[in-house]
Amino acid sequence: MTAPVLETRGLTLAYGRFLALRNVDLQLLPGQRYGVLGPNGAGKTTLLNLLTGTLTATSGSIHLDGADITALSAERRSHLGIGRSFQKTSVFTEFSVLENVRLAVQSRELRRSFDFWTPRTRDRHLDERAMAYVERVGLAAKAAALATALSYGELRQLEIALALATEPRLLLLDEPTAGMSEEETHAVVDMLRASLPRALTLVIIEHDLKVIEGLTDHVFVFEQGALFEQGNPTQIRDSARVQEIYFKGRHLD
Ligand SMILES: Nc1ncnc2c1ncn2[C@@H]1O[C@H](COP(=O)(O)OP(=O)(O)OP(=O)(O)O)[C@@H](O)[C@H]1O
Repeated sequence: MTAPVLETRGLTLAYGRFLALRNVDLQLLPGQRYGVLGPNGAGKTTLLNLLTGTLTATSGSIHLDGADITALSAERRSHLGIGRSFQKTSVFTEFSVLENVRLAVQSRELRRSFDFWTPRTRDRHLDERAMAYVERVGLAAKAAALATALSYGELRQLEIALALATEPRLLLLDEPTAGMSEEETHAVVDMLRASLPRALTLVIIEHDLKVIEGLTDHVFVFEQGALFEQGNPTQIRDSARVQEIYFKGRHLD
């Protein structure tokens, strides 16, 4: 049996007496794509923040390759390969698309070795690596454009490039298609399918089941902080429990 890359045991986050996440046991296998579905307030973002270390669990534990990382800082977890989609705030608006991605590549390089001396040849190497990520997310034509000149959808593409440039083993995406039209959503799903390395383990929070169906192998459904149901996207779409109890009869679209 394949060992999970990440596992949570009894993961719980309390705000006073309110449990935003309650007793969650998850196993994420290497190279698998996971969707996290649930209505507003179900605990999806809380889960993501606990995995990245933005929040600290009240009880329970998180294990990466079997090692307990529950007490590690967000920075340490990032060094260990847990990446998340960067929010717009981490895009340097006065820099070009390529320069932004180059900084992300560079930060990864600096973490690998503490050799701060960067000879010119290494500089070119960084540019090539950065350009490869820019191309991978379909932004090659905009490489020289300032980040401020990007459309909403292009900015999300840039955020994915920044996340990939840090070479995570586990990538957590929080609603990468939020606020997009159906056409833009479709384009982002295609882009993600084409750009995510096969070995990467993905966790994607999404309200849109079509996005989940297009990208994931397995879905975790949350309700009121608890893991309510899990299965492949078809099982989740067809689940009477999910349809009738969880979505209160509202049809999943
Ligand atoms: N700082 C806080 N103090 C108290 N309650 C909080 C705090 N942050 C979040 N919550 C509550 O925890 C619950 C889970 O929130 P969370 O953001 O994880 O939900 P979500 O599933 O991501 O929802 P959405 O789809 O709206 O983003 C919600 O009821 C929320 O109001």
